[in-house]
Amino acid sequence: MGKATKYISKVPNDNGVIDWTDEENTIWHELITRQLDCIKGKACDEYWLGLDKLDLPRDRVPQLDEVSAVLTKETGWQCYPVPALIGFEEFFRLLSERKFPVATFIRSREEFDYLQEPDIFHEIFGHCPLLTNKSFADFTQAYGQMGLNASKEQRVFLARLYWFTVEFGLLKTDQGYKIYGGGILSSPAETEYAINGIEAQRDAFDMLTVLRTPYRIDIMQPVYYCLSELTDLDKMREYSVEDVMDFIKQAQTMGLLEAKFQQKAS
Ligand SMILES: C[C@H](O)[C@H](O)[C@H]1CNc2nc(N)[nH]c(=O)c2N1
Ligand SMILES: N[C@@H](Cc1ccccc1)C(=O)O
Ligand SMILES: [Fe+2]
Repeated sequence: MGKATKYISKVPNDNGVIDWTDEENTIWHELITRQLDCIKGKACDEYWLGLDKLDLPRDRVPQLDEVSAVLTKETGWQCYPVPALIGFEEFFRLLSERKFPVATFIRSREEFDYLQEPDIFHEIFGHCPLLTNKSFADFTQAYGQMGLNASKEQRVFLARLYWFTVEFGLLKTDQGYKIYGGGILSSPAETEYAINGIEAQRDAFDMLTVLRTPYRIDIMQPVYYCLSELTDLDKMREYSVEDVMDFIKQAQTMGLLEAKFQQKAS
C-alpha cells in the first residue's frame, strides 16, 4: 500500500507506552521549538487554542495517551497508533470512530523541513490541536463515515476533499491567510511557502473544483483552497451523502483539472 516507508515505526508496549530514544526526543524538541516560531502569525486562532489545551511537551515525544486524554475530554477523539500510511478502509473506519491514525515514527534530521509521509510530529503537532475544535472534529468524523460507505472510485475523489481541507486547508481572513491544514502546520518549509510563497496559488474553496484537482504527495502544494472561517466546515457537513456523491458524479463527468505540477518522474 503506498510507497514503502523507509522508517521503522515503534510498537507501543502493553501499557501503550512507546520507548523513544534520546535522539528521537531531541528531534521532537528541535521540531516543536522551531515550528512554534515558524507558525507565529500564520496558524489560525483555533489552532493556537487547541495547542494550549494539549500543552504538548517540548523536550520529548508525547505519549499517545497524554494527547488522547485532552482530545477525549474536548471532542471525544483519541490517538490511534498505526505504523505509517494505512489503507482507505482502515483510515475511514478509524476516523468514523473518532480515532485519529498516528504514525509511530519520527522524521530524520535529513527530512526535518519536509517529509512525504505523515510522522508522529505531523499527526500530533499538525493535526491534534484542531481536533479539540468542534467544527473540525465533527467534520473529520463525518468525513470518515462518508468514506466508509463510499465505493473505491468515490474514495479517490473523497481523498481530495480531505487533502485540501484537513491536510492543506487555508483560511482567508481579514488578517490575511491563516493555516488550518495539518500537512502545512507540521512542515517548517511549507508553512512559509503556503503563506508567502509567490508561486503558490490560493483560490476560494469550491467543492467541485476540489474534487477535480489532482495532487502529488511528494511536493509542496502548487494550489491551496481557502475557506473564510473554520465554521465553514459545519456548512460543508450539511451536505448530505447524496449531495457529495452527486458532486463526485459531476466531477467524474467533467474529468480532472489540468495538473499544476510536473508529472512525477516515473
Ligand atoms: C484519504 C487521505 O487523503 C489519505 O489518502 C489517507 C490514506 N492513509 C492515511 N494513513 C495515515 N496514517 N494517515 C493519513 O493521513 C492517511 N491519509
Ligand atoms: N509534509 C508534511 C508531512 C505530510 C506528509 C503526507 C501528507 C501530509 C503531511 C511535513 O513535512 O510535516
Ligand atoms: Fe495528515
